[in-house]
Formats: sequence, structure tokens, C-alpha cells
Amino acid sequence: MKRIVYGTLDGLNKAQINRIENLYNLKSPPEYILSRQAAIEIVAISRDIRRQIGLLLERNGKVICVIAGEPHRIVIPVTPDFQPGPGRLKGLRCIHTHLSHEPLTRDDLTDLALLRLDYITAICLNADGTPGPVYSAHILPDPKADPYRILPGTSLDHLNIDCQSQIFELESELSQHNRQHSPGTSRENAFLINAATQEVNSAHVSMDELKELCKTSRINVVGKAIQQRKKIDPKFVVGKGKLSELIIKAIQNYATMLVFDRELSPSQIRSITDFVEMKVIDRTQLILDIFAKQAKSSEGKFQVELAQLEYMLPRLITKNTAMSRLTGGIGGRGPGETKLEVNRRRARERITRLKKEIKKIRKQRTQQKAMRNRKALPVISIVGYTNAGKSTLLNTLTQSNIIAANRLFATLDPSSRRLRFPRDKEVIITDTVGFIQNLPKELLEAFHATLEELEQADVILHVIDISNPRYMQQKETVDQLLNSLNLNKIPTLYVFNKMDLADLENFDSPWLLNQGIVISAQKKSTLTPLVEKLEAMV
Ligand SMILES: Nc1nc2c(ncn2[C@@H]2O[C@H](COP(=O)(O)OP(=O)(O)OP(=O)(O)O)[C@@H](O)[C@H]2O)c(=O)[nH]1
Ligand SMILES: [Mg+2]
Repeated sequence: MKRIVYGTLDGLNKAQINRIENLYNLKSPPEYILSRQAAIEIVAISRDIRRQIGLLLERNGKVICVIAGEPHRIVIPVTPDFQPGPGRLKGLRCIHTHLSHEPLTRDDLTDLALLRLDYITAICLNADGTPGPVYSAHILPDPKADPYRILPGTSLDHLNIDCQSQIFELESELSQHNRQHSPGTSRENAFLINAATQEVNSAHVSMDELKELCKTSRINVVGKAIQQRKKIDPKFVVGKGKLSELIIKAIQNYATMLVFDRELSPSQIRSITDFVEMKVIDRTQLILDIFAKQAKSSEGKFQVELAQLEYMLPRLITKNTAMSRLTGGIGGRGPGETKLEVNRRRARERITRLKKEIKKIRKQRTQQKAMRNRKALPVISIVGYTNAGKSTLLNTLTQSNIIAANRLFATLDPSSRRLRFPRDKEVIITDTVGFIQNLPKELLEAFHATLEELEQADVILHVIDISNPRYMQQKETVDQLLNSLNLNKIPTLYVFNKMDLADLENFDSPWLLNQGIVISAQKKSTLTPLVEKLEAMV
């Protein structure tokens, strides 16, 4: 860090400023919280300027940051060189003055827990300006206990507490806990957060799905919370106080990232990442990340990259560490404005290039389709919520081998197979990318071309997983998307899948099942009525 004084020096004279700047020269032995001499000096300065003074000390006792505060608080600056890893502390302790006999405040303790400080200490001033009681607190490693311990007040004579070895001991306990809490080596631990303004129930449903998305993305979920409130907080989604509480809980549970179950606006990402030194991503980024990992064809890859860039462009100014991971290559971080500007320009250029490439591939496909049309084979398109069993159905119907898996978005690239009906009629049957509620608009745009192909379908097979308790919402999400793509005029057949897992005797909406055909996509024998119906439809 530079040797500048953080906070405000307004209204101080030259001599006072000099004295404050000189605090950088004080060195404390590592076993002392702060050397006695340094403690006396910050108390004297505080007395003189009637404001708090704060210091950040490295473990070896070196002052790396001097803060001139206000009468009742100091603001600890961002220290990017001291990012605590999971199971670690920050490597910095904060010592500051309190102008009266006030123990550690809520803000002090929140700073301790949020920033993962090694120690926080307040040295109080007596009414006559001499050094008074000293209060300290440190983090506690047990996720089930309080996040920190407040030590009994002492005095300036007891600053020699073997601070360094205490911190090392604490940190080794923390890292032991951390090992227990992160079984997979490279896996992230996520804490999920959202706010609900209306019905909490649907917020829970959505969060369950977010959990599934995390699983697909190989992220552990270590906790979640939904705050009910009248309005979404424009800066932090949940209230600021609630957010600190949740972050502390997340840190206690060894979370390495926060995932918000909604799309964060650029300014929300900025305020939240300014507030917390942890990776922060939103639902959209998570879905984009899954798509990016799953895309196989060059068209699919281009489409996902386009969606990622469109999502990122307005957010490039943030210091969000998640960006670089999700975008590979074009980092959202940069030392100065110029680098970010270059990145923006590069991003825009790349967007133009990608759009061209996608258009080219599209054109080739239209030509292929024209050839297919010449053969005049009817097209049946399978759509449905992600994980409904679309690919499995295509596989069983046509004895093929495309990837079907119990994870969200197993299929991204559309694939087509021929299906020959018993009476020798032939059709093309296509599998598509699954739908999900709140599909990011960038993805929808990027995949618009793929989805547009559904227009060519003669029949749409809408697969619904009736073993999923959320089947009704899922069906509605897909119906709405089909509507918005103007596909509601194409003859559509509902296919209720996974009958083997559903309790049909006690099914809660039996009338629905009459509107389509009930199958188990894994069992060919259950598909006969479906095949007959399809043959009649085309
Ligand atoms: N028990 C049972 N499982 C099924 C059935 N049909 C599909 N599955 C399973 O459900 C999971 C999802 O199947 P997929 O065919 O990959 O689903 P999808 O709709 O293509 O999913 P995405 O491509 O991710 O959108 C897989 O684990 C399948 O084995 C069924 O009739 N019964
Ligand atoms: Mg699939």
C-alpha cells in the first residue's frame, strides 16, 4: 500500500498531518497487538484532533495503513493485496482509538467478521485524554458458535499477549475446519441469497432450482437465505444489515462465493462486490457458466460466448473476480481505466465477429434444411423443461445415443434423427436445449436462431416430467416461452414423462394427464400410444 493517509484530513493543520503520516514509521514487535509507544502516540493524536485514528498492521508488526477517522468511526480501506483465502485470516489486524470509554461497536465487529481481520482492538481515551481501557476481539473457527469472541477489557500494560502465535493457532484451527468443509479440492462452496417481495413459496422453489444449477456446475451449497421485504434493495438486494449478517454466516460456513438467485444489475454487482471480499455471482452468470461448459458445437460455443459478452459489457467496470473465470480471456479486472476501456472495445469487436460467425453457420444450416425439405420429411421437435427427459425420449424412439444425464442442460446443441413409423412413414425428430424459468435474456437472444428453427416443426412434443413436484410451473414456463416465440399455432402434444417415478393413483391433477400421453421415456414398451398418435398427426 502507498504511504498515504486514508480517511479524511480536512481541517487539520500541517503539523497534525505530519504527525499522522509519521505513524507509518512505527514498528511493533509481532507478539504485541501494538507497541506501547505506538499506542500512546495514536491516543495523543486522537486527543489532539478529536477524531479516531486507525492502523492496519501486518503480522510482523509493520504498519501498512494509517486511517484518519471521524469522531465515531473509521472506514477501513480496500486492501486487495490481503485477500483471505478460505480457512484463512486476512493477515492484518486493526487497532484504532475510541474517544470515550466505549467497547467495540457493532461496526467494529462486523468489520472484523467481514474482512476476516486477524484482530480488532479499540484503545479508549480517558476523559482527561490519557490512554484508558483496551478492548479486543477475534474470529472464532467453529461454524456453529458465535462468529467472534470479545475479550475482556484490559489496559495498555497488557498489549503483549503473544498476538502472533495466537493468530497462527486460530488460523490452523480454521484451516482444519475448512478441510472438513470442502471435500472436493477445487470445488467452490456457495451461499445462496435472495429477497422475495411477494410469495415466499415461489422464491423457495426458485432457490431449490438454483441449488440444482449449482450441483450441475459442481459447486457445493453450504447455506441459503431468503429475506422477505417490501421492495428489493436497489443496492444490495437484501438490506445492508441483513447482507452483513448473511456474509458472516457464509464465511463461518466456509463459503467461497455468494450466489444471488436473480439477475444483479451492474450497479448492484458493484455495490455488493465493494462491500464483500468474496466472489459474487448471480443466477444468470451461473446459467451462462453451465452453458459455456456444456456447449459442444461451434455454433453453440459462439452463441454462449456472445451471451456472456452481452451480459458482461455493462458490468465491465466492477472488480468482480467471478468475471474472469466466467469469460476466459477477457477479464473484467484491470489496473486502470485504460485497460478496461481496451477490454470493452475488444469485447464489442468480438461481439460483432461472433454475430457474423453465427449468421454464417445459420446460413449453411438453412441450406441443409432446404435440402431436407426437398425430401419433404415432416419434422417433430421435442421441447420441454431442462431434465424432463427429452434426449432420453429421442434416444429410445430412434435407438440413438445422444447424451442424456441427470443434470440441468445436458443438451445444448440440437440434434436430429430419423424415425421410421411402423407403417413406413418417415419423419425427422429433433432434440433441443431445455428451458428454465427466468432464462437469461442474453441467452434467449443468442439462442434465438436455434429456437427459431422450431418454427419449421410440424409437431411439437412438449415433454413434462410429472415426477418433479414443480411440474406445473415447469409446464407453464415452457408454454409461455413457446407463446413468446409464436409457436403456439403449431400442433403440440403434451407428453407426461417418468410415469415410473410418479404416483399416478394419487396424482394431484389427473385431468391434466387426459390432455396428452403418459410415458416412461426409458421404456420403449410405454411409447406405443405416443408413436401411434404421432403417426396420425403428421
Ligand atoms: N426414472 C426415469 N428417469 C428418466 C425417464 N426419462 C428420463 N429419465 C432420466 O432423467 C434424466 C434427464 O434426462 P435427459 O433425457 O437428459 O433430459 P433432457 O430433457 O434431455 O435434459 P436437458 O438436455 O438437460 O434439458 C436422466 O437421468 C434420465 O435417465 C423416465 O421415464 N423414468
Ligand atoms: Mg437433453
